Amino acid sequence: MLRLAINGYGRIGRCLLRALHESPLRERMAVVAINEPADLESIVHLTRYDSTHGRFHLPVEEREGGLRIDGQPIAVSHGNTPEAVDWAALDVDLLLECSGRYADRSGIDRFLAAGVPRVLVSNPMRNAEQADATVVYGVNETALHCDARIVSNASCTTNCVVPLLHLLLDDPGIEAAVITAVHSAMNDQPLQDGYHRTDLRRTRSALQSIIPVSTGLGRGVERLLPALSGRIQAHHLRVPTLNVSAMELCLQLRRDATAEEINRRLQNAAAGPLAGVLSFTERPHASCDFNHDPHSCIVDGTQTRVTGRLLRLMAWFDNEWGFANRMLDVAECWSRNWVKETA
Ligand SMILES: NC(=O)c1ccc[n+]([C@@H]2O[C@H](COP(=O)([O-])OP(=O)(O)OC[C@H]3O[C@@H](n4cnc5c(N)ncnc54)[C@H](O)[C@@H]3O)[C@@H](O)[C@H]2O)c1
Repeated sequence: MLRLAINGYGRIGRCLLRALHESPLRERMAVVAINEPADLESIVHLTRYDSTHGRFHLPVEEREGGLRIDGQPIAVSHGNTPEAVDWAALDVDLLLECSGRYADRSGIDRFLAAGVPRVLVSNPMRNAEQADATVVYGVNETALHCDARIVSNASCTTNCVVPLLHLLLDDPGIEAAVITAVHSAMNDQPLQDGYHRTDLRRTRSALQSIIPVSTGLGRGVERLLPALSGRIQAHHLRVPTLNVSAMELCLQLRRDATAEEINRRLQNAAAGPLAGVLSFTERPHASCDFNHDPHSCIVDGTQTRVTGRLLRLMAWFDNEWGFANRMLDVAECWSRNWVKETA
């Protein structure tokens, strides 16, 4: 049984724990430790009840300063730094870093020095060199080598668009792309107007406005698909919904295509090599229909438009649940390589 720990038990950290309990992967891995600065009473409460994903389907208890879920103990600590936790004593195989506090190798190295053997980070690193690999599951999980110590799971938006771009890259070919994320509100925005360290737009109430924020999505895509370097523009709009986001991709193709041809190709990939990562629908959905959907990307075939070489695609994704499930897939895939390459 693979022993996992979570650092930063917020939206993604809590989704990870739930997603594992709802997945067959629970037979192969277990969360044995959580480090979260918040108090234990709040940790227990927010594990039991979730405005977005509902009640936890298993009994959640507070026991001996930690959590007990369906009888399984999880040690809980409240450190603010990697050194504040005795990671070595917890004997974990992999730390899932979900605090969003670390984008540099020097920061993650502190966990390694404190006794964690490997770290999977829930955000893109500052640049490619800051991790041993940046992985979008379904596209480049072959990069998960047993000697890797720091792996980034990229971002939820990267996980949504990279499988699509990858499928169209060679044929019909992509000359240039403009990608817009329409993203649900996040915990880095205030409920009412309030101060933000770096971004004046993020001082505004998340409830009231569509808020353009900066995004590293263009760089994130180029990191995974270097053939698109210098040919991507990305934009990110935060909207007042709790969860589930949409991506709009406008692609200048290298040859003429039709909407039917593009949809057929994406539908075949969703039913075949990318099953579980990519999905395809032609029903008249709204975003809330995809709450708790584990796919990284659900193509809305009704929104595909082609004019000559100009293609417009739209895809939905549960930015929390899809991403948490991909972190588990990456953890599982990476762990198989430890076994294989060290055997
Ligand atoms: N929410 C999403 O949809 C989403 C999707 C993909 C990736 N991410 C990324 O995952 C990261 C976390 O996002 P989130 O939405 O879960 O944020 P969040 O604010 O809900 O959770 C972060 C948690 O980390 C804790 N924390 C703060 N400082 C800490 C420290 N020093 N040590 C340990 N824990 C600490 C906070 O108390 C909080 O509970 C971010 O980098 C975000 O970009 C988020």
